[in-house]
Amino acid sequence: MAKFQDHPAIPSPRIGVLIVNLGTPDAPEAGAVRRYLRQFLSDRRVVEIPPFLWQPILRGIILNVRPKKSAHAYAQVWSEDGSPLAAITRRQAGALKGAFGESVIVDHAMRYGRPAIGERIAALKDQGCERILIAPLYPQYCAATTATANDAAFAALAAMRWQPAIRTLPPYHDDPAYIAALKASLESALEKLDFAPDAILASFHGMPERTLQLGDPYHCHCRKTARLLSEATGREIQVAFQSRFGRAKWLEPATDATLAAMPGRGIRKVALVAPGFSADCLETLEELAIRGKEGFLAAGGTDFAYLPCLNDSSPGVEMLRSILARELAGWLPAS
Ligand SMILES: C=CC1=C(C)c2cc3[nH]c(cc4nc(cc5[nH]c(cc1n2)c(C)c5CCC(=O)O)C(CCC(=O)O)=C4C)c(C)c3C=C
Ligand SMILES: [Fe+2]
Ligand SMILES: [Fe+2]
Repeated sequence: MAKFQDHPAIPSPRIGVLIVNLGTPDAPEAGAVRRYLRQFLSDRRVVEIPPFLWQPILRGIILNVRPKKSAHAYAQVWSEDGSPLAAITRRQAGALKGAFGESVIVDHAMRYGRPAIGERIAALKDQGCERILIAPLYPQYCAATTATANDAAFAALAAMRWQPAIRTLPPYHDDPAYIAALKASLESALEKLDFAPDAILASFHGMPERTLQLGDPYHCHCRKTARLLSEATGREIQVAFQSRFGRAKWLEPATDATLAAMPGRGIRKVALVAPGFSADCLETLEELAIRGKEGFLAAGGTDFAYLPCLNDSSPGVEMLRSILARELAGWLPAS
């Protein structure tokens, strides 16, 4: 008799929601950071240099020098629950559990490191999910983030005889629910400050400028988010790009140079936000909150505040619930 291809133990098909973020090392140690960086920086969506030129630089120089330095940076922000990015992403998935009804299972994965995207898709499938929403939590679309997360999901599907049906979450940089969550989070954080900032700076992760010429919408998405947040809050919001890596020209202005120039222009009190990061991580907690602050104060600034990302705050989780529910529409039984 032919093998009956069904899930007899599972009464009705389920739906999976897989939230995905970048990934992070397993430990704040050089070895773990090296393994993570090797996978991350070997991704051709991230470093768009032909491998025969790039791999010798990566393996010969970067993976020998950077892991120690980065491990030290990770150690400064590591929490009891591990890397902040991992801990917060786990909490976001936990907070969304049950948000879409009993038939929807929410899980999380990382593009680099663990839990791997392919492993979690297989786990959702094993639990009876015949439809899966892949949700890279990057509000602004970028090939180096959104597209590579989707690539990894589709690569996992390529090895399956019986694939689940897939949807992917589109960018949500201008979604009213996202802007409203940023506004609520910004205003409540500003209320708690013991100073009135002279300026609010929104720092987004940088990208090589070439990617803008090649048609990546990332830069425009960042600018639009900042404009909409400025309109929603009635406050001027400046934009800068952080985390420059390598020798190529990156998007400008750079966050570190912008912060260092502010006191000379009479801006001595600053509030810094990072609306492009759905979870606080090394790039916000170490690069912005620690090193950004040091740079600003050393240049003559007097007051500095780094305001947290949406993380698993109630406006943040409510925003995720609403944008994910919209993508699930048509899959969920009519209520
Ligand atoms: C060519 C290099 C890089 C590109 C392009 C890039 C794009 C990019 N990255 C994020 C989000 C994050 N990046 C993080 C860390 C990080 N990024 C790079 C390099 C590039 N990023 C490196 C080398 C690192 C590792 C840390 C270090 O050694 O300094 C993180 C934090 C990860 C964590 O563990 O906390 C995030 C998040 C975006 C959104 C983006 C393009 C838009
Ligand atoms: Fe990065
Ligand atoms: Fe950085």
